[in-house]
Amino acid sequence: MFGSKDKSRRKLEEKIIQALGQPDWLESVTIGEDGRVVLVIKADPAQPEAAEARRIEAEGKVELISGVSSVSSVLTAERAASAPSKEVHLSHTPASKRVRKGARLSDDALQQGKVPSAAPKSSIPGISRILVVASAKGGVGKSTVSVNLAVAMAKAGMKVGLMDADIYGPSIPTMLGTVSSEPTTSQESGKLLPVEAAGLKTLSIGYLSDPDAPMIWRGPIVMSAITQMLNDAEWGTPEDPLDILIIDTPPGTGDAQLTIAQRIPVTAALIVTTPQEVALADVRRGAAMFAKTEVPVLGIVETMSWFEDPAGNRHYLMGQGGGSATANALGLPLLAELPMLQAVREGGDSGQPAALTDETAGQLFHELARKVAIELDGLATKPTPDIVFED
Ligand SMILES: Nc1ncnc2c1ncn2[C@@H]1O[C@H](COP(=O)(O)OP(=O)(O)OP(=O)(O)O)[C@@H](O)[C@H]1O
Repeated sequence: MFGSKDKSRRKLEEKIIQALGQPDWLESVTIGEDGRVVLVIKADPAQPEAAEARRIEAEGKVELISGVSSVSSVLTAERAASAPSKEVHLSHTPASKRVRKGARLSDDALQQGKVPSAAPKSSIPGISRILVVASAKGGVGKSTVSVNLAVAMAKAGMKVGLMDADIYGPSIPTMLGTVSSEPTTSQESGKLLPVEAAGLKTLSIGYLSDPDAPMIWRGPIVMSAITQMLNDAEWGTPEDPLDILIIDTPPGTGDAQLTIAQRIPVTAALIVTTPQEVALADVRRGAAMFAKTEVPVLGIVETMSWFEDPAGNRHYLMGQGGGSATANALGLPLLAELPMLQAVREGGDSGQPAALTDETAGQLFHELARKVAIELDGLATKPTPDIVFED
C-alpha cells in the first residue's frame, strides 16, 4: 500500500480478504507498518449481537495469518445507497457569459457567503462539503489554522461547521472557549446537536472522551467517534445544509489519518506546516497519503513563518522559504504564509479566535478563506460545469 513495502502489504491484504471468504460486509482492511491490521466491518445496527459475532469471528481468523501482529476492527452501519447527487447545475449559458473558474467568481462567492456552487459536494445530507485540515507533525499550528479559517468563512456569511477529530490533543474546545459546553441531543431526531460558538457549529472528540482517561484512542475507536459525529449530529438539513464542514484531524500519516481519508467523503484537504525542513519531509508523506486515497489537496498553509519585531524587521525563527519549496516540489499552491502573531496565540488560549477579534489576523485568514474557496471551485473541472457569473 505504501512505498517500498507496497507489495508485501498488498499480499497480506489479499490473504486476509481470502481468509474471510471475500465477504461483501468487509468495507476495508488497513495494514500498519508493523503488521497491525484494522478491519472495517459493515453490520446491521438493528442486530448488534450478530454484528459482534461477525467481528469476533473475523478477528479470530485474521489473527492466525502470518505477518499479522495484531488485529482490531470497527463496526460501521451499512449505508443506504447514496442519494442522487444534487451536483452543480449545468447551464446552457453562452460561452461569452461564462467565467474562468477561480479568480473573481470564488471571491464573490465568499463575499456572498457561499462556497462556489461548482465545488464538488459531499454525499452526507446536511453537509455540502468536507475539508480536512491535516499536518504531518504535531504542534505545527493545524488547530489554529482550522479554527481561524472556519471563523473567517463564517464571518463572510457561510454556514460553517468545525469538527475536532484530533485524538491526540483535542484543542478546538479550548480555542473556542467551549470546554465546559456539552452537545445536547435533539428531542425530535435524537441526534447530537453541535455546540454553537464564534458563529460556528462545533463538535469535538474531546466531548466524547474523558480528558483524564489514558490516551487509548487509536484508529478504530476514533473512527467510530468520527463516524458518529458526522452521521449522528445535526449539522444541517438537506434543505439547509452547512456550506462547509472543516475537520481538524490528528497529526501524522498513520492508520488513523489513512482511515479518515478513506472512509469519510472528503471533498478536499489542506496541509499545514511550519517552514522547518524537518517538517517538510513529513509534508511530502502527507501529500502522498492523500494522493493514494484520491483526496485532492488544495494546497499548503505555512504558519509561524516569521516573527516581526516592533521595528518591522522579520525574523525567520523556523527557517525560511521551506513551504514554498515544498509547494513547488509537490505542484501545489502555497495558500498562505502566516506570521507568528501574539494575538493568534492569545486568541487560541483565551477561546476568542484572533480572526474574530484582531484586525491583522482577520485579514490574513479572510485572504486564506478566499483562496480556499478559489481552490475548491477549481476542483470542479471534470466534467467542466458552465459557471454563470450573476450580473
Ligand atoms: N500563527 C501563529 N502565531 C502565534 N502562535 C501560533 C500560531 N499558530 C499556532 N500558534 C501557537 O502554536 C501552538 C500550537 O498550535 P496548534 O495547537 O494550533 O498546533 P497543532 O498542530 O494543532 O497541534 P496538535 O498537534 O497538538 O494538534 C499553540 O500555542 C498556538 O497558539
